[in-house]
Amino acid sequence: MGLPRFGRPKNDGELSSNLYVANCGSAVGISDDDIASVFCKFGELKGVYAADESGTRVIVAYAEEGSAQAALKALHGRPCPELGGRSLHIRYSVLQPTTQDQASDLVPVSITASDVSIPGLYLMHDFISAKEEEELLQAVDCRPWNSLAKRRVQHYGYEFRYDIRNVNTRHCLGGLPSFVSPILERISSCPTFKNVKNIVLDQLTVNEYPPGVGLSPHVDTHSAFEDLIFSLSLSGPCIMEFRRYENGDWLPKVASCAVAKIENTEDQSNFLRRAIYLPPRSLLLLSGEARYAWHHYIPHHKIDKVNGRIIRRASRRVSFTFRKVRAGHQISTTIASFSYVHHHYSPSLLLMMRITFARQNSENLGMWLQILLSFLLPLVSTSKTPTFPFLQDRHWIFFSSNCVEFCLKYIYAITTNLCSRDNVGYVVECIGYVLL
Ligand SMILES: O=C(O)CCC(=O)C(=O)O
Ligand SMILES: [Fe+2]
Repeated sequence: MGLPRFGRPKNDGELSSNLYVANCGSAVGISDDDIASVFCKFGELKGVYAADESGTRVIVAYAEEGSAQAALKALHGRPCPELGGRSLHIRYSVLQPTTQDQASDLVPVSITASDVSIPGLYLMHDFISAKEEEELLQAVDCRPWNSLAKRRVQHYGYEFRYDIRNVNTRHCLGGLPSFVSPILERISSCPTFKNVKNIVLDQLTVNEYPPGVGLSPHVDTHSAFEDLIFSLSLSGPCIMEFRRYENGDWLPKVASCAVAKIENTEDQSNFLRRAIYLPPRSLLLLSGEARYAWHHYIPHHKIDKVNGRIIRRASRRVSFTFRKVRAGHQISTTIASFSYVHHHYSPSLLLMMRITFARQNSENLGMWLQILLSFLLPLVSTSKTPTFPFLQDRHWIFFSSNCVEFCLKYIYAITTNLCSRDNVGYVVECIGYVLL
């Protein structure tokens, strides 16, 4: 792909006409043109380039050093309203001689799951017929879509909230629609997928991607959904890429891999990278390591290269992602010792929690209060038995597990923000589960 190679200046204080700008780019829905329109205010631009394959870091090249200096002074470390309020991290960058192996920019695109070789990843081609595909598309097209910045979505079962990357388990939208029943039955009787027999998938997100639109790197929230995540591709093809960061190795080390190990020229972070081609009517399953330890994303490309063949994303792609929501009482089974502590709550304080819980506009405040209470209450409470007659044991477990859930969500959010790395947040969240 021949990206220009940039690196840190050798000497501290060395100026340059090029800036390395982190926290914006195509993977987060910000185009090079959007970035250019912000940076061109400081002087003549030579170009905006991807700094690496992350899609979240760019090089902004100016004709003059003075322009780069002015832009760095004005924009570094501040939220940029024209770029979705994202805080930009900027420093000088210099062009490196292109002696490195350019092939390391390329990741081979696998056609089959066995080629991609990520434990827990499965792909079934032609999982549905063309007729079924047409019927599913018709069914969603006559239902209302919610528009996000670049794509449209529909949620069934439980709404997925993108702001907290979670579902509200207290707000069930109803069962999954009958038009997906044949798909669910086929999934549960498919011999390729292990452990599917007893699983009742209860959350469906339908994504509609216009041609060229992708999805940013993410791991589906561990605490929100159970192990198995199915994604059915309809209408158009795409490439899904996967990354596993070396510092996210709380799971066993990945088996041998014939994959590109990207060494980012800018921050020297290492990650494994793979890609798989998802044709229409195929069903992808992410489970185990593929679901928990690898980030998945869809690059924002209009054209993909698969085994030397050019594949145009000419039509929209619609995906049906089926998941099983991890309910409060189920979480409590893994954190039984913690819920035991919460049986010490006095009812009046529990009521306070419930009130703050219900106040939608100050949900943050409510969550913080719950976290605080979950640590303080066992220390001050004298009563071991809940005295509200209408509260059964299972309610207590439900509430207590929600406290843990929110507590961990905040630990996750804080560490993610502090370290500006998603996977650090996930690791801390998971350590939390294990310890509790
Ligand atoms: O569109 C897809 O196939 C994947 C969607 C996805 O990863 C998600 O909704 O979390
Ligand atoms: Fe996902």
